[in-house]
Amino acid sequence: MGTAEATLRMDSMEVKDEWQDEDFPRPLPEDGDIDSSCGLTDNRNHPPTTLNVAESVAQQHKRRTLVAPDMSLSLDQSEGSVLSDDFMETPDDLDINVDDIETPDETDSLEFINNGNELEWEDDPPGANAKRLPGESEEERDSSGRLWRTVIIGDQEQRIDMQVIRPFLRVVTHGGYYGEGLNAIIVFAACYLPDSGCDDYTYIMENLFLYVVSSLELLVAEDYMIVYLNGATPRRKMPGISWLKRCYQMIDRKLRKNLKCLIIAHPTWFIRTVLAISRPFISVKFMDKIRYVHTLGELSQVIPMEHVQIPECVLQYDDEKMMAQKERLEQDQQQNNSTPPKERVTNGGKTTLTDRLLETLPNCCVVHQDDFFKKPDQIEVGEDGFRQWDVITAMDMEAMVNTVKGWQENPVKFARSHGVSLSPKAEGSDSEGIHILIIEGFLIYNYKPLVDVYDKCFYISIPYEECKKRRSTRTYTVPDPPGLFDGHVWPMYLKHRKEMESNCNSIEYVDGMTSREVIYNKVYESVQNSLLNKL
Ligand SMILES: Nc1ncnc2c1ncn2[C@@H]1O[C@H](COP(=O)(O)OP(=O)(O)OP(=O)(O)O)[C@@H](O)[C@H]1O
Ligand SMILES: NC(=O)c1ccc[n+]([C@@H]2O[C@H](CO)[C@@H](O)[C@H]2O)c1
Repeated sequence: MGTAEATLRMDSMEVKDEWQDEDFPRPLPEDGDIDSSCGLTDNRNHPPTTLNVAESVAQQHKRRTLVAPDMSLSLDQSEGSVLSDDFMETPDDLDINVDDIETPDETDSLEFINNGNELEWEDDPPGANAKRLPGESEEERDSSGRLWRTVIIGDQEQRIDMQVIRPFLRVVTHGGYYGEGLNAIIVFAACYLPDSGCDDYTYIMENLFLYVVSSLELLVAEDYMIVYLNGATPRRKMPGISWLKRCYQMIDRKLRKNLKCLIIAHPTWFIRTVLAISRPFISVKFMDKIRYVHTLGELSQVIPMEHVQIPECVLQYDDEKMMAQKERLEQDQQQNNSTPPKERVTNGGKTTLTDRLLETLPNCCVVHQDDFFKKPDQIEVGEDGFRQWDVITAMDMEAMVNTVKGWQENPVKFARSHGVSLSPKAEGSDSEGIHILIIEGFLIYNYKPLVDVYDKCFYISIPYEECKKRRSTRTYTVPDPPGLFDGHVWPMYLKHRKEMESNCNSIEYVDGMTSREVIYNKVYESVQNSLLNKL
């Protein structure tokens, strides 16, 4: 499988181990009197659902004060709704100009130069008239009755227009704790964000931005994770990438270090693509913290869900997703049971997998090795009396390589001439966008000029019995003469497999006996992993 431009990684690593490696968390002092809807209590039994920073300030006993360097808070006008593809079939609408994205700086790499931001300890007793801590706040009404919250972020005082962001406060909630200490789970529900078409969008986002950053400072005592709920969020509500980036940059260094994991629930192709493209300005360390979970069920295997408030629309989205998956599985099973024998094919399911990937991967073309079989009269007859179909010389491999080269030289042209519809981005320019070529065949790892082309190799295998069974129901353009399978096909398979193993060292083996769904998920995720890694 070749990729002209890269993307997407999805780590399926077990994250628990990583958390457990961290320093043992210390308990945070109890908070007192807190508004029932408050987001700041540290009461583990009743984690808050929304945030009210004003009343908890005096209750803090001993807290770390983290002084971050000065930072500019202005948000540019370029906020857009770029991260969701809920309304797209593929990430066709990807319209991020990588050239516009800033290159890494020291803040991106998580390493502030020693800028006075050392760790300090606040030893004041409760209620002491201490200066406000980062993120802590005061609220007041101005003469027109408008409610303002003043927070300190880094060492800058910021005012948040609470009135304007009131409807969106559920964007950030406290989702309880994981592990054994006060490792907070911060839930970011994108579905609660304002619609980018609304009046004052930039102003709202600017204030929301301050609110999110200050909330984080208050909610987090030790290590923490962010669960980003992406499901059920229309694209127009998604925050611009620069907004997210600024949020991340604004939180101080220690907080960024303490972020152990960013779980993105219900990620879409688009969101992964955006992350991939953002890679140049996102540190490797940060990328390593990202985990994707596709369902709430998966999420519940990673974190305790007891106090995680999932918005109704996200629950519904998850239900629908599960239903759709179930239907697909059932359809798959039905097909398996009812496909007339003549439609059945021999091998491990390459075509089945390829067809599915073609539907879901963006700007994806395919080259089938079988299309390069020579005419029957050009196929040599072996000493065994069989036409030697299962050898590399049975195909015009030069023509196949040229076809692949054609794609490499101009994937857009190739796609057009093969009737593949491209994303607008890919259409607009010959060099932009992601292009993927799937090369599918039974001897694609036995021809050196092709082997050099691949970025990613998969090998689906099934055992002899199953292969023979499937093959017996298959009718090729030239039907198998009796005995061909045992006399030629299988021995050649064994020979080529050995050869292939010494040719390629990075093949991912896929068990063709597992369900289509499992095979597809495995390959799809692996492709995304690699694409992300490449950026
Ligand atoms: N995971 C699977 N489990 C069971 N049956 C499968 C699976 N994947 C595919 N099949 C079935 O096996 C048969 C062969 O699948 P497919 O055509 O995808 O194989 P192939 O590798 O492309 O074969 P060939 O190389 O001979 O063209 C089909 O009937 C398909 O429905
Ligand atoms: N596609 C063809 O023309 C053809 C003809 C005869 C045999 N085959 C078989 O296809 C398999 C690969 O898909 C090989 O095992 C060939 O034997 C294909």
